[in-house]
Amino acid sequence: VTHTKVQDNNVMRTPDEQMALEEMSCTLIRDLNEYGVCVLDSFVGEERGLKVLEEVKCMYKAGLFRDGQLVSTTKSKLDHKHIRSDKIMWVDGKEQGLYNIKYLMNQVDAVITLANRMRNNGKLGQYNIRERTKAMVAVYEGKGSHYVKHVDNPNKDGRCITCIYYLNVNWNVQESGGLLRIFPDGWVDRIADIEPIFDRITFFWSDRRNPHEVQPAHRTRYAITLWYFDAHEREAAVRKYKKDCENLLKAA
Ligand SMILES: O=C(O)CCC(=O)Nc1cc2ccccc2cn1
Ligand SMILES: [Mn+2]
Repeated sequence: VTHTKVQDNNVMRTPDEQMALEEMSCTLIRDLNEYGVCVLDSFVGEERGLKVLEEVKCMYKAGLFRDGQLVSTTKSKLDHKHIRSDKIMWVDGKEQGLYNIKYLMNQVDAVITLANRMRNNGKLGQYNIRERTKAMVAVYEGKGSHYVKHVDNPNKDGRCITCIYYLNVNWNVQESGGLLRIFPDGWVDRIADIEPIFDRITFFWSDRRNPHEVQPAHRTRYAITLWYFDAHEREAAVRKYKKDCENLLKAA
């Protein structure tokens, strides 16, 4: 999988826009170091957010999404009554017509790049971020589909920050569910319930510190996820992967 270099693609910005980015990266560092989770609202603004949503809906209607994870409805595998929960599509942002998704990805990269620079006084969890995955666009069809409790990076594959951007206009959790529930470890009986509302972005450490689940959604639920890599952990993971392959080949 080719990863994307994280850099500030020096999109023309007004001083106010630059200041807003700097404020967001300070909040990101403070909240990640304090809670391991950070939630920012009105990330790209209503007008731009609606254009991103239109691009996602357009791709979805074009049938470009693939089935995501399989969820077995009951504990026993016998009945094989699985429900597909989310449908996903990977986007690198260079695709034709996905200009607003590309803009969103640039904005997230800019916030992470600024926070990464400020980390020098050991702020961004001692990570050094140079790469990220492509954007994983996910659509939960509202038939009670959900995502079981899991850790994104349980075994040091290099991913250090999970970033999820939500596109759900007028979302009401009481009616539609779809809550992201994070169980931050190290906190006694503390949970973070995050409503997947329009133009909200959530960042959290990808490792075992943040098991999380998506509760059943009863309305179509859109989200775009990016995972950022720590350079050192990623290099170690690739070296280990190569070593494991060599050993497998020798054993064969
Ligand atoms: O939509 C949300 O609020 C979060 C959903 C979520 O956790 N998605 C997700 C999706 C994944 C897809 C492939 C591999 C690992 C994955 C881990 N997490
Ligand atoms: Mn996850």
